[in-house]
Amino acid sequence: MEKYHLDARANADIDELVRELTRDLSSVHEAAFHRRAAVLAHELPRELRKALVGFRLTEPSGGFLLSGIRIGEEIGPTPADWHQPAGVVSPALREESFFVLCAQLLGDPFGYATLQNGLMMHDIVPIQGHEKEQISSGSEETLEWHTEEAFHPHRADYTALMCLRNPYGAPTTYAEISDLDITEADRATLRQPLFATRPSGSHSAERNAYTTHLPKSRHALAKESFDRIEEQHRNPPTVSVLFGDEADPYLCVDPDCMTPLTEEAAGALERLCAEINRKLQDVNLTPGDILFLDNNSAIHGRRPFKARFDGSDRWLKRMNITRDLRRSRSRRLSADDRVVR
Ligand SMILES: NC(=[NH2+])NCCC[C@H](N)C(=O)O
Ligand SMILES: O=C(O)CCC(=O)C(=O)O
Ligand SMILES: [Fe+2]
Repeated sequence: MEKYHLDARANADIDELVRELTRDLSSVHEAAFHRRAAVLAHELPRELRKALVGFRLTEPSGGFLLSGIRIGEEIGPTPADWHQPAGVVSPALREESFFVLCAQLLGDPFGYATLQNGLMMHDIVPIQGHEKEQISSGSEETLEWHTEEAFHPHRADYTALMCLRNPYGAPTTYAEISDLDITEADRATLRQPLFATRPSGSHSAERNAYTTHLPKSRHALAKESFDRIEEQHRNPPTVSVLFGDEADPYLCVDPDCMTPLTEEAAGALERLCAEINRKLQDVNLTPGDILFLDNNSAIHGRRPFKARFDGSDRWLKRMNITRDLRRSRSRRLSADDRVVR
């Protein structure tokens, strides 16, 4: 994993860009915010640009850990859920802006209509009642490792996690394809589209019952998107676990949501899972860290923890980033729209 630490000088320089970005824009869920961020990102400190552009273009590993971002007091208590009331400026707008600027060096952030209500900036917080669930808001169970949205044809190139708070040090888990020993025979099997892959439980209508941020015109669209998710549960898309270069392949795997279609495929997936479990590392995110995960070469999950539900809990922000927004144009309302249906 690549590592880069931001010193006080870099923090001050980026803060200046954040002030410019947020002068008259106050929501990271607006397309205009991201258009301006795309312009300002060219003015980020050159060493940081070099490091992130190098990560994007040379693909040295599956993760890039950026540390040292100053987290302000004004972020307030950890929210009880991810629902962000409309018209209220996020108390973490400064940190979110920092995050958006850095993310821009890898690609364009986007949201899914069926996940956290189409928001582009997700809150990952433990939610009371979800303790045992296999979704970002769970806590007491291990969140099994996965490729982010493995079922989705427009899944992210990068999933990024920014840590605002992690008081009991609940680690994110991580492994990358280049560390895995896989036999030739299994490689060949894993390259075939033999893995039926369902949407994860987070893409459900009941998990997205808030509509605050959705304009009226979106409500019907949301229905259409949830119908598609239902259809994908009945008829899951088949994916290949390995793809791309033969010798240096990419990886897409989510055993929790995958059903192998043949016995051979089941065996290969089982051995791959055992190998990932052997190589699984803990990454203990601390406040001011951003972990950029290459969603084509690394998998991630989370260890269990005991949530307190008193405003002091673990709190991450998450963004999905694509290197090519145009690929999903048929499933977005306009060229400038960032919500994939
Ligand atoms: N095995 C899984 N894919 N679990 C679900 C992963 C979490 C999901 N991305 C969420 O936001 O809640
Ligand atoms: O909480 C974490 O560290 C990772 C969460 C995650 O992987 C997810 O919500 O998809
Ligand atoms: Fe995830």
